[in-house]
Amino acid sequence: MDREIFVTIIGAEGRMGAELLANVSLMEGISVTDAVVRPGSESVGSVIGPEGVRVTDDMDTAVENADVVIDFSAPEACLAAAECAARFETPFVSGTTGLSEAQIAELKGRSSDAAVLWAANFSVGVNVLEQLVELGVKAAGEGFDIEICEAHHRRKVDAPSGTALFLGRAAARARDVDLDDVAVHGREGHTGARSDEEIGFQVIRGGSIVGEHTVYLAAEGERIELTHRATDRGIFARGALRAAQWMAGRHPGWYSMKDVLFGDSERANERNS
Ligand SMILES: NC(=O)C1=CN([C@@H]2O[C@H](COP(=O)(O)OP(=O)(O)OC[C@H]3O[C@@H](n4cnc5c(N)ncnc54)[C@H](OP(=O)(O)O)[C@@H]3O)[C@@H](O)[C@H]2O)C=CC1
Ligand SMILES: O=C(O)C1=N[C@H](C(=O)O)C[C@H](O)C1
Repeated sequence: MDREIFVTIIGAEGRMGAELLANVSLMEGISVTDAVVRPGSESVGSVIGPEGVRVTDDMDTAVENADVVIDFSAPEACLAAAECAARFETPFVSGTTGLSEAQIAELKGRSSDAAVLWAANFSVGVNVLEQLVELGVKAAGEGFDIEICEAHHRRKVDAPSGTALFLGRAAARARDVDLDDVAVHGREGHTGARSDEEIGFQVIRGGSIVGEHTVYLAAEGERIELTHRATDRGIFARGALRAAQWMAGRHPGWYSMKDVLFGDSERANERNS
């Protein structure tokens, strides 16, 4: 889409909301129309961000005003916004993590009425890392144990991170197994030796860590560590804004950040037409 597009932000007063508002003001061809906050919030009626965007809790009007909705909030708010986007047939981009399998299924269901793109991580680096993990696990073959370690700031509410699960699914896919059948979350006490099949997840929370993920492929006498370190939350915001530009005017369907970064728009459209 060549004309200027307007996005509505859900979760506008959060950490990612602030990053989106700061980054959008540096980009051309994209502006924020409405900033949606929790119903009844004291800030309704005020303006926020460098461009002075209207703060509202009127989700319907905010979605109706937008070419694309961007959501970084919480699972229930994400699903409420997706329902609204589907009703208005407005493309929906979400980075909210911590959704259960049933909630992901509900979100996918909305993609029959609107274009929906959900990504656990909008950075270029993590989406490259995910491909390296799949490649690495396949290439290493038997004899390498897979462990995933992630670290985030002290205010993060879900664990393991959506990104750790995204990387875990890539590793499981490379072994042709279902992650749910092999995931082991944390270890304590007399656990016994690890099995060959398991994919372990370890979680650190502290301070202001933006987001770090390491996938260990550990064998007898050697190990590979595949690491991504985010040092600036702006990478997620810029990725989401890029995704929103790609999603404007898109057919209903389920899209991923891979479609935006590495895909072919026509193929993604055909898959969903
Ligand atoms: N995919 C990616 O690349 C990334 C994903 N994330 C994910 O994005 C989400 C948000 O992260 P972050 O910004 O750090 O979290 P914050 O807690 O800082 O922000 C979330 C915001 O959503 C608001 N919110 C909650 N419920 C509603 C509602 N019903 N309607 C409107 N707004 C609501 C919260 O308001 P209140 O304070 O009133 O509860 C808060 O302002 C998390 O799930 C996180 O894991 C984060 C970074 C990158
Ligand atoms: O909550 C965060 O901060 C982040 N959440 C995402 C996740 O759960 O993977 C992405 C990023 O790591 C930051």
